Amino acid sequence: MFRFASEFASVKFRSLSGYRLVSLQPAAAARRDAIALSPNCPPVKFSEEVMRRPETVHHKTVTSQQSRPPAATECRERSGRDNKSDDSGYEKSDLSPQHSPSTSQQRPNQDPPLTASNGGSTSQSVAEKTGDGDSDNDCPARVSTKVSSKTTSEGTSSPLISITAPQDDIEMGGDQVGELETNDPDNTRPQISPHSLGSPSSLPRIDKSDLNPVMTLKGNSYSAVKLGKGEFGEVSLMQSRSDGTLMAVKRLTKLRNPCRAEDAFTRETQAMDAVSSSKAFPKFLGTVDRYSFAMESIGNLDKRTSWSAYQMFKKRSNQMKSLDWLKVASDVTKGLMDMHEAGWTHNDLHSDNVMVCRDPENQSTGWEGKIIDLGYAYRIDNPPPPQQLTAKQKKKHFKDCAQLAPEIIEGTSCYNVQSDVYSLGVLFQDIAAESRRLSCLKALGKRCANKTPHMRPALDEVLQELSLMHYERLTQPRKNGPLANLFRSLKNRIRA
Ligand SMILES: Nc1ncnc2c1ncn2[C@@H]1O[C@H](COP(=O)(O)OP(=O)(O)OP(=O)(O)O)[C@@H](O)[C@H]1O
Repeated sequence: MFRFASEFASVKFRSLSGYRLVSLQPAAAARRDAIALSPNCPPVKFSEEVMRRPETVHHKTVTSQQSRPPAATECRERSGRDNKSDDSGYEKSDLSPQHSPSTSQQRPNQDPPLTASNGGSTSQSVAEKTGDGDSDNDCPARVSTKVSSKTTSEGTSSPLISITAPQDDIEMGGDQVGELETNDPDNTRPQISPHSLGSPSSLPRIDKSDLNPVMTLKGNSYSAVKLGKGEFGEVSLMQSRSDGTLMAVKRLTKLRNPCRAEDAFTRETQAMDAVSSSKAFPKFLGTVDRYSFAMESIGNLDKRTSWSAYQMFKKRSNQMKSLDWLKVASDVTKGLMDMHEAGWTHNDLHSDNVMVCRDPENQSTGWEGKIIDLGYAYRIDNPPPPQQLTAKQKKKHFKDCAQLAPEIIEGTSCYNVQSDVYSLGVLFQDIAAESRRLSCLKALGKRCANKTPHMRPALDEVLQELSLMHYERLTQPRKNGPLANLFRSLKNRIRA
């Protein structure tokens, strides 16, 4: 959701069927693992071993997690969302259509009035109050962190995160307002997002003091286990002290404009909560602090069984068969249907925002697909206004952000259900590019990614077709299996 061109030292493009992925190398500083030595960490040396306190270690081995191939995410920055040199700095507003410098400052608030249920305060009104909200004074003072220890009820001493000094990587809750480096080749500025949903106070809350980072020992030092990192958010593995539950805690980082960050944070958490009952999303567990929330951790860390679809493409391991991919395509389609039914659009669906995993309890079962990163989600009834891009920006979007529907890039439509279907179609084509046996999925993907929105199929129709493909794949004999090849060669010999 958050993208900063400046975060990356190099950018290279990779094309996956219609979707061009950009592989970005995070700057060294950004990649640096947190060294999070708790005063109470045991002096155990297990390289790459996930360590927490000995009494609560649940997961032992974790292969080094690939840093998220920033890959799939780039279009936002290239879409003129890379306008980080402006003062807004709120990356999530990037997903809001952008305006040229001239228009962005004059744009009237086009939003429908917000309801009481969503808090009724908009980031625009905040910005108006605060003069675009760029100053640190616009929002409550920064928090900062330090690690102290406390004795638990079991009499053991546990690291305790208290908020007192600038936060380090293992701790949540600090904002890093002002860290934005800017890179604004197009000299456009994100508009102020007027779509805040208000305070997420109605959401479940997780007591921060109940969370401990899960640690791993690398070399001589401990560092927090990172599940992944996006451009503006990072996801760490945490464990509840009270019941041992493992959870993925996503913290927004590199925030320049705290008010906008809160707007985005609120939307993401509200959307996560709205789809929490859907199996196709990680379960939302609760907000932790202003910029962190906890969700179900996807996959089995011991056996490293979750990757983004993009990472799986890159592995080229043939680990997933065409039937598995069809299952993932169905899961994502169902998830998108659930999300639309809950009143939200995703707006950022691509292969790096789809996780593929096996059921941790039963490795013999097939693969599942889960949709992540709701940082660009908007209420269907309250989308941001269409983005007005310059000709140059449009060209870039068409080239690099193939998952974005053309009407979104052209600025002729707001994000909507059909633009999500378009992104789904591009995802299907990316998946089909991975397997020769998925030409039917490719054809379906092309229909979903029809340039004309009303020609795109409805999601229930897509789901039916996927079920049919699945069924046919199960019932038809393989055309290229060893037996089929033998049979074919025998036939050829007989003919000769
Ligand atoms: N629930 C989860 N369980 C395990 N890993 C996760 C989970 N959520 C996210 N991740 C990992 O963290 C990475 C970053 O998450 P996410 O895409 O939400 O961050 P982001 O900052 O919004 O990224 P982006 O650059 O796309 O904006 C993901 O690619 C994935 O590898």
